[in-house]
Amino acid sequence: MSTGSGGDRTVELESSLEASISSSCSFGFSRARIFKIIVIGDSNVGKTCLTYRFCTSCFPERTEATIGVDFRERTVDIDGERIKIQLWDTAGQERFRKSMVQHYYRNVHAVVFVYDITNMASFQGLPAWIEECKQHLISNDVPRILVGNKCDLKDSIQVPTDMAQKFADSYSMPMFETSAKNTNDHVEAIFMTLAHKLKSHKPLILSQPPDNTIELNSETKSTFPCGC
Ligand SMILES: Nc1nc2c(ncn2[C@@H]2O[C@H](COP(=O)(O)OP(=O)(O)OP(=O)(O)O)[C@@H](O)[C@H]2O)c(=O)[nH]1
Ligand SMILES: [Mg+2]
Repeated sequence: MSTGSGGDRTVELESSLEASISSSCSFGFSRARIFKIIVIGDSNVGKTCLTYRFCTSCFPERTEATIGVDFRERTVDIDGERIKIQLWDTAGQERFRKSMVQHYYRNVHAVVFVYDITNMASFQGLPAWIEECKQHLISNDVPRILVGNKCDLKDSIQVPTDMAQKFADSYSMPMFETSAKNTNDHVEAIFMTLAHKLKSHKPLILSQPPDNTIELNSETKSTFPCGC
């Protein structure tokens, strides 16, 4: 679901989600915790592919630059509890971020900063993304992780692991290198680790009945043919 020109649609969707949540609470449906995780970084680093990989287990054959914010979600079971992981895949290109409003940064539970290990500029751009989060008043308590993507391109590495690790340490963030393209590069484990961390730290924030899911994944699937 691209929300550049259709930014209002996300606002509407989120409002209707919140409305359905509050009405469902009063009818006593069972609840699922929702974790909103925002994914940020330069254009072309693979934010869309990473979120797509986690939510569909596939690598998209082709992607287009994200406009505004795309939204994907997956429900997982952690220690017997249903947890809905919402990934907010943001545009890296400045001209496509104009439609991103303060609203997108509301109630963020975690931030994933992504760079491309084959592109030094995307690594050097990270402080600006960290600063942007600060400007949108994302609290320092919100867990953050650093993800270096495109590990499969071993011959083109520009960002050494120890350099990235030092940077992550200086911001007290865990750092992972991975590949959205390779099935065995632990994309799943990265997001699940974050979800486990959130589950053990966050109180119940949002809830909705099990059969009241807004199925955006199916829309995502039709947008990008799966390369698996
Ligand atoms: N080799 C390789 N290519 C990747 C990987 N992840 C993404 N790509 C490619 O990198 C390009 C950009 O991927 P996207 O996921 O669209 O990048 P993005 O960060 O969402 O870009 P914006 O939406 O413009 O911010 C595409 O051609 C992908 O196929 C990866 O892990 N390995
Ligand atoms: Mg994208």
